[in-house]
Amino acid sequence: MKVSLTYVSQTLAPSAPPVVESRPAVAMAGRGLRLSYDKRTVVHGAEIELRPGAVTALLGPNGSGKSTLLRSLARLHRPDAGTVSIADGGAADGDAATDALALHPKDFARRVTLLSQSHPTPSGVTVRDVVAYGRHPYRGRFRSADADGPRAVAHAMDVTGVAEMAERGVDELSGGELQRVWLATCLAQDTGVLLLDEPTTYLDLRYQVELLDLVRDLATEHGVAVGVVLHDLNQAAAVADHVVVLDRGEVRASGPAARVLTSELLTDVYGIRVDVTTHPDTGRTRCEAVGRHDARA
Ligand SMILES: Nc1ncnc2c1ncn2[C@@H]1O[C@H](COP(=O)(O)OP(=O)(O)OP(=O)(O)O)[C@@H](O)[C@H]1O
Repeated sequence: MKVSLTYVSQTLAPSAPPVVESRPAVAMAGRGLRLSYDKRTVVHGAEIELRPGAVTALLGPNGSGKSTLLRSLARLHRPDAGTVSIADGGAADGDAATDALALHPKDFARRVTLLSQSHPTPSGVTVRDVVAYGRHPYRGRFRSADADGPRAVAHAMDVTGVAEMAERGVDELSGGELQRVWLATCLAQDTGVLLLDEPTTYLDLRYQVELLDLVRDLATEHGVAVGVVLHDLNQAAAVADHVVVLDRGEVRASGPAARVLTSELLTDVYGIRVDVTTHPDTGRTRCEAVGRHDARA
């Protein structure tokens, strides 16, 4: 289920051959997840499935538990109850798969990567050094050879547009440049599950669109299972196959984006009128919040 970065680079070439593999129905599943900070439970029995070749967007108001749920899939937040499982090879269901918490850290890191919302910025290291860090799960003890490493790092830097800043120190980059470097680090890790927490934050318009295009390519052409927290409902409508809508720690709705993103649900969950329309030319779903100064209000 790994995606080769050789293929990632080929997503840019129109003649890229299709990658044909047998895929499990569910790459990663969270079942009955109860998540707390100290004694305060913030996610109550959440169910989530990430499917190979599909983008699943986690939506919901501030504080509804999106990041906590995503981090639990990445093993960065231990559940009080419930399970996180990863499909093995041809397993047909998350229930038939491995308990993610039982995997050796390096094994887990070869399968799952997370682009988190914020990172401490290391000083005195170059962009290339940081991206190369994504290869750590493939290095043996004593830093034994990772034959695919240099090529994977170069491709990850190419597709995220950071190759030209490879020798610059990361501590001198802008927020958006740094965000792309961290994304490149995740891609260099070459995993079948890609988790992204608000990845378009800090990015300018072009890179927001390019990031979402890249995410779409990784899913569609290489079978990566993507779980992404987004605030922009239109970005979610554009990129996601499935959405999971959280409201005060509960999964309010989950399913195909076109079915779940309704005016009724979004208005209720966000506490502001949200109009949902379909663009007559593109067929795209548009979600627009209606403020007090809007003529429609
Ligand atoms: N480190 C923490 N310690 C204690 N409580 C926390 C911590 N991180 C998050 N919380 C609380 O957990 C709840 C869920 O937070 P979480 O960050 O998962 O929500 P979110 O939906 O991702 O929010 P946002 O859209 O604002 O990023 C919130 O009530 C938040 O205050």
